[in-house]
Amino acid sequence: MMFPTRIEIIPSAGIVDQVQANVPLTTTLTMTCLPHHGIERTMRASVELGTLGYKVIPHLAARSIHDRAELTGILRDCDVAGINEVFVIGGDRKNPAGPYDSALPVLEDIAQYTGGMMRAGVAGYPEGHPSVAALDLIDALQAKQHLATSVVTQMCFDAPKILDFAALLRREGVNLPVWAGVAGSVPRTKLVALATKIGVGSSLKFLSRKGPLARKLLSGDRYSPDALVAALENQPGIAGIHLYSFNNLDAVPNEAAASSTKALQPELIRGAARDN
Ligand SMILES: NC(=O)C1=CN([C@@H]2O[C@H](COP(=O)(O)OP(=O)(O)OC[C@H]3O[C@@H](n4cnc5c(N)ncnc54)[C@H](O)[C@@H]3O)[C@@H](O)[C@H]2O)C=CC1
Ligand SMILES: Nc1nc(=O)c2c([nH]1)NC[C@@H]1CN(c3ccc(C(=O)N[C@@H](CCC(=O)O)C(=O)O)cc3)CN21
Repeated sequence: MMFPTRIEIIPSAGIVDQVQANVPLTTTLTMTCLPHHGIERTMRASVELGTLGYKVIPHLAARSIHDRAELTGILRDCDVAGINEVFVIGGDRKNPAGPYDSALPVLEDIAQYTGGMMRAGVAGYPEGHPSVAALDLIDALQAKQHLATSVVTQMCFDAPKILDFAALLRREGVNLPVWAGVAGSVPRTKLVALATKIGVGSSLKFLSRKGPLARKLLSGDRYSPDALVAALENQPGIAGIHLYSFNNLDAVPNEAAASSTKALQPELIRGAARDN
C-alpha cells in the first residue's frame, strides 16, 4: 500500500488542463497561494478542479485576505465546489491586506462561519522560520491546534529533522497528524533558488555538498525525493507526504531511479492511496 500523498500545485495559467492530463481524480491536490497571485487565483483553480471531482485543499494566506466578506465568499465557493478542507497560513505578504495578520484569527472565523465543519491544516517548521522565533512558532501551533486538523511541514530535505519535529510537537502537546513537506523532482538550480527564498537553509546546504549521500539525493541535475520519502514512509507520527510539485506533473524520468529502483514520483502523483 502506498504511503498517503498529497500534491501541492501553483495556480499558474493552464494548470487545470495540466492536472487533468497528468493526475488521476483520486489524488488529493493542495493549491498554493502566493503573495503576487492573491487568493482569487487560488480559489478559481481550486473551484474548477473541485468541480471536476478532485479533492482540493486551497491555501488561504491570512495576510492576503482583504476583509471578512472575502473570507465568507471563499467559504461559500468552497461549499459549492465540495471543498471541505483548507490550509491556513500567515502568508508572505509584508503587510496584511486586511484584518488578519496571522493564521489564528482566520481559523477562528472559519470555525465560526462553518460551525466547525471545515477541516484546516496549519504550517510547521522543522528547520525554524527565518523571521519567526522557534518558541513563537510552537506557541502559535499550540494556540491553533484546537481549530486545526493537521500540520503540514515546510519543505525540508532531512528525514531525522522532520521526525524530530513531529516528536517535538507531541512533547509540546500538539497531537495533530503531521504531513511531511517534501520537494518534488525539480532542477537543482530552481530548487536552490526557491529554498533560499523561503528560508530553508541548513538541510539544503547538506544537499549542495558533494558527499555520496548528497549525490544519491541529487541524481544528475535534478533533485529526487525518493530517498527522503523512503526514510519517512510509515514512520510513527507521519501521516503522509505533502509533495511540493512546482507544477512538474508529468512523470519526469529520474536518471538514477530509472537505472536502479523504480522512480517514486510518478507513483506519488498517480496517488495510489485514497485515504488521504
Ligand atoms: N509553510 C508554508 O507552506 C507556507 C509558509 N509561509 C510562511 O508562513 C509564515 C507564517 O505563517 P504561519 O506559519 O501560518 O504562522 P502564523 O500566522 O500562525 O503566525 C505565527 C507567528 O508568526 C508571526 N507571523 C506570521 N506571518 C508573519 C510574517 N509574514 N512575517 C513575520 N511574522 C509573521 C505571527 O505574528 C505569529 O507570531 C509566513 O511568514 C510565511 O513565510 C507562507 C506560505 C506558505
Ligand atoms: N514562506 C513560504 N512561502 C510559500 O509560499 C511556501 C513556503 N514557504 N513553503 C512551501 C511552499 C513552497 N511554495 C512555493 C514557492 C515558490 C513557488 C514558485 O514557483 N515561485 C515562482 C513563481 C511562480 C508563479 O508566479 O507562477 C518563482 O519564480 O518564485 C511556488 C511555491 C509555496 N510554499
